Amino acid sequence: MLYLASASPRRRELLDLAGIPYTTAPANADERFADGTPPEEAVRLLARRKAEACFAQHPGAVVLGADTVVALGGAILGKPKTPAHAADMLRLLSGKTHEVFTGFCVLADGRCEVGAERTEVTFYPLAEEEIQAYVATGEPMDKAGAYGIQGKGALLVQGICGDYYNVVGLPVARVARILRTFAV
Ligand SMILES: Cc1cn([C@H]2C[C@H](O)[C@@H](COP(=O)(O)OP(=O)(O)OP(=O)(O)O)O2)c(=O)[nH]c1=O
Repeated sequence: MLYLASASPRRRELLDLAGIPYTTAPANADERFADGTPPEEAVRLLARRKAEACFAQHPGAVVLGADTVVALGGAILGKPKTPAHAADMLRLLSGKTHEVFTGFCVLADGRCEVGAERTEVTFYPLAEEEIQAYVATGEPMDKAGAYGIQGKGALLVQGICGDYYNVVGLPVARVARILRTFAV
């Protein structure tokens, strides 16, 4: 049985979509990383920490951890802390192309597969009223970069290059192929 080291409803939905059975076992991992850590390295590190924290609770299981961040010009945007912080992030992303990185870690007895997937997302230029109206929906608050491409955030997006599901929180096709090699 696969243990999903995540409280993210999106990651659950994506495993459901893939038809992969799992038990949810959110991990209490330290989500801090050193300033200046490249985004790809940060998501790999955090995915691994989440998987390790879960594995410690469920030794012998196969565990999946994941972490998603938005990156723009070297800066890492995680989840906004306040609605004002969410609006600041959206102003930064307006009219530009950013990167979304999701790191994943599949951990089992004697085996560990860590990876990261990158997707480019381009936003339309956003009017201040549009930003305020979107923040008022509450949707940005639990999402890296302060938007959800799968929700009303879809209206901000001009285009993407890469795996859509990676933006939502898990590159599900890539991870499903890895999970098959763990026989879950
Ligand atoms: C950019 C983007 C992010 N997100 C979400 C995916 C992740 O759930 C969240 C980033 O936070 P994460 O820290 O990666 O994950 P989480 O806190 O939701 O869950 P857990 O740590 O327990 O695994 O942002 C979207 O849902 N849509 C988007 O378009």
